[in-house]
Amino acid sequence: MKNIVLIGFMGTGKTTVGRRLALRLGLEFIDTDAEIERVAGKTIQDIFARHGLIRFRSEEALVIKRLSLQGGRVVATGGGAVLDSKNVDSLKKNGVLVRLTAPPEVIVQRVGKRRNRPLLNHGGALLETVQRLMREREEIYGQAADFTVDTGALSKDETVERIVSFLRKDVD
Ligand SMILES: Nc1ncnc2c1ncn2[C@@H]1O[C@H](COP(=O)(O)OP(=O)(O)O)[C@@H](O)[C@H]1O
Ligand SMILES: O=C(O)C1=C[C@@H](OP(=O)(O)O)[C@@H](O)[C@H](O)C1
Ligand SMILES: [Mg+2]
Repeated sequence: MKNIVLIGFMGTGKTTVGRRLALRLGLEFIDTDAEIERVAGKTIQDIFARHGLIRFRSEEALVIKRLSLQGGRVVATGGGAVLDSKNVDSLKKNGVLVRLTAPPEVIVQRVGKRRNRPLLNHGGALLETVQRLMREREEIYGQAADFTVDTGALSKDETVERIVSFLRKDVD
C-alpha cells in the first residue's frame, strides 16, 4: 500500500488532519517536521535560527528520502517540502499526494494563535506575507497534487472524510 501524503500551504491542516486520518484508517502517522526535530534534537525554530533555511531544507530532504522507502502510512509534509522536485519524485514513487488548501484569511486565523512558523514570523503584515508566498507556490502545489481538498469551509473531520472517499474511488 502507498503512503497518503498531505501537501499544501502552512495552516491548511496537514498535521492535524493527517493525525486524524491515520487514526481513522488505522495507519501509522508521520509528520516530516516532527521527524526533522527528532533527528536533529532541535525545534524547527532553532534549526532556522541557528543554521538557516538551506540547512532546514536539506534535513527535510533527507527525512523525505528515508520515509519514502516505506509505504502504508499517513505522511504530513511541511508546507515547503514539495518546492524541491526531488522531494516530489520521492513522495510520488510510494505515495498518493493529497493537497489541502484554504483562503489566505483562514490561514491567518489558523496560524495566528501560535507563531511557530519562522517563514511567517518576520514581523511584516501576516496576510500579505501569506498571500505572496501562496502566489509563489500555487503552481507547484497544483502540479504535485493527485487530489485537492479546499478545507476553508470544512471541519477537520469533514476534511478527513473527503480524503477517505477519494481514496475509496482511487482503489475501485
Ligand atoms: N477545518 C480545519 N482543518 C484543519 N485545521 C484546522 C481546521 N480548523 C482549524 N484548524 C486549525 O488550524 C491550525 C493549523 O493546522 P496544522 O495542522 O498545524 O496545519 P499545517 O500542518 O498544514 O501547517 C491547527 O490549530 C488546527 O487545529
Ligand atoms: O511552508 C514552509 O516552508 C514551512 C512549513 C512548516 O510546516 P507546516 O506547513 O506544517 O506549517 C515548516 O516545515 C517550516 O516552518 C517551513
Ligand atoms: Mg504541519
